[in-house]
Amino acid sequence: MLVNSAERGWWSWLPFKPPSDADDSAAPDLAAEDLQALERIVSGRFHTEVLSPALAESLRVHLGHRTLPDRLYAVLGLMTMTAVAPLWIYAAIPHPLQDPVVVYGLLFGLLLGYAALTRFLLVDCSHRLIDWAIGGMFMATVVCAEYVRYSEGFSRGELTPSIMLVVPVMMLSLVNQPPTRSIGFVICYGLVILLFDALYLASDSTPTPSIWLMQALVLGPMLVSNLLRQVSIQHEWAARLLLRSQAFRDPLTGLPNRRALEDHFERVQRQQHRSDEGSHHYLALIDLDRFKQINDTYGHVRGDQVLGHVALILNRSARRPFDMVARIGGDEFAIFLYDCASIDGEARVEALLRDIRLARLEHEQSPDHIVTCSAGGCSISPGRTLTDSMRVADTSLYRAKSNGRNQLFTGSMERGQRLGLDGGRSSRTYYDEGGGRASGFTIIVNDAGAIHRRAKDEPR
Ligand SMILES: Nc1nc2c(ncn2[C@@H]2O[C@H](COP(=O)(O)OP(=O)(O)OP(=O)(O)O)[C@@H](O)[C@H]2O)c(=O)[nH]1
Repeated sequence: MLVNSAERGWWSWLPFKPPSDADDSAAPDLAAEDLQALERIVSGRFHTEVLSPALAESLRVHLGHRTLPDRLYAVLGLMTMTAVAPLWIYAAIPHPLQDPVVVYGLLFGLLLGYAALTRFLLVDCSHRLIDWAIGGMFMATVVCAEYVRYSEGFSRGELTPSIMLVVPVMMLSLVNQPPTRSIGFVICYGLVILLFDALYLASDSTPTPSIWLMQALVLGPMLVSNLLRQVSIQHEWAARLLLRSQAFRDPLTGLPNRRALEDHFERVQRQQHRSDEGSHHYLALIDLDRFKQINDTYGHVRGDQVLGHVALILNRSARRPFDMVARIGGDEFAIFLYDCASIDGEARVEALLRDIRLARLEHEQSPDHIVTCSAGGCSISPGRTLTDSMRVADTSLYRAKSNGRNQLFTGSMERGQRLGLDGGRSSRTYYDEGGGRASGFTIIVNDAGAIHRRAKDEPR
């Protein structure tokens, strides 16, 4: 999830925020449903998508990113509006009112409200709140305008409601608009007001259908443009996020790729460093056995399907938030298990190899005529780099292959062999290492999933 660190800090009292340092190049951790939601937004099929909390936060950060200069324009707009208020109030209300205190009180209150709202926008808050606040201001303006128009009994005030209604909508439109569009918007608005002023103000001022049409013409496009803006911003954000997430995903299996794994590992390390945690993780490299022969025998399409199937099985193992399964090469996958002791990691990888065997994917050239995998694993102690861990896991994988495939080989297994324990070719036997010494037991997992722990000196 993207994090906007500019949200809180000493600058929060300032009328603007420094640009967020959210890392745009980071791989977004998006679930499959998030990706589907983004695709729907990009394809324009479903704009009222309910976003997951992670995506909603990302959209909020995105809006915050692009709206810093626009927010400044909003403040300028508000200040200008306040500065020239006497002009437009007198232009709109040609005759002094019987009770000007009411009018000025209302206008002053509204301007204060807009100022507070703008301040709110500048120091950030949830979008839902902003929307409600703007909606509330809008309704308050309508009520005030109508109150002034009818209860004070003055005529020739047709433009007052338009102007007063336009102000909050204009504020709404200016906020988040690119500067050029904001300027164009204000100019167009001015021209429309002048045009209708010339056409209708001199005529009989009782509200006519034309007056209402004028208001609709002034307000309608603004509301529509505001709505379209929301949609287009969301579109752009979804497209960018999707594109970025694709750079971190393997297109064939949909799994994260090597770059995503590196990025994930880095973030986990950083997080651990910050929280001073010293957890061990577990890394395993899993490679399909004799995969080239699958391609040669059944064709590449079948090869792709096998990869997809294996990816699905492996992906089920990434159950916890910081676990990750990635496709890092042609027929090679990596499994990163967060905060996982090697004994548990080995059991989980063994279970995966078993699940792949139990899927019974056809492979003529393999000894059992089914697809199998070999795995090399290693425990990642705090401070160890991913490159180092990969190297160790890769050496173990090589040993698993040279031992006859269809097995997990861990770093600790070598030690087991050196100690004269069973380091044989069985894919279901390996050793755990505790505190630098072989703790001396063998775990046997058979294809039915039964786990048996055998003590070192127990008869085999
Ligand atoms: N169908 C398909 N094949 C791929 C893809 N990427 C790589 N390959 C093939 O996967 C094969 C990988 O073979 P290797 O890992 O070298 O060897 P292997 O046949 O798996 O044998 P061992 O690993 O020694 O058991 C190569 O023939 C690649 O052409 C892919 O995306 N789809």
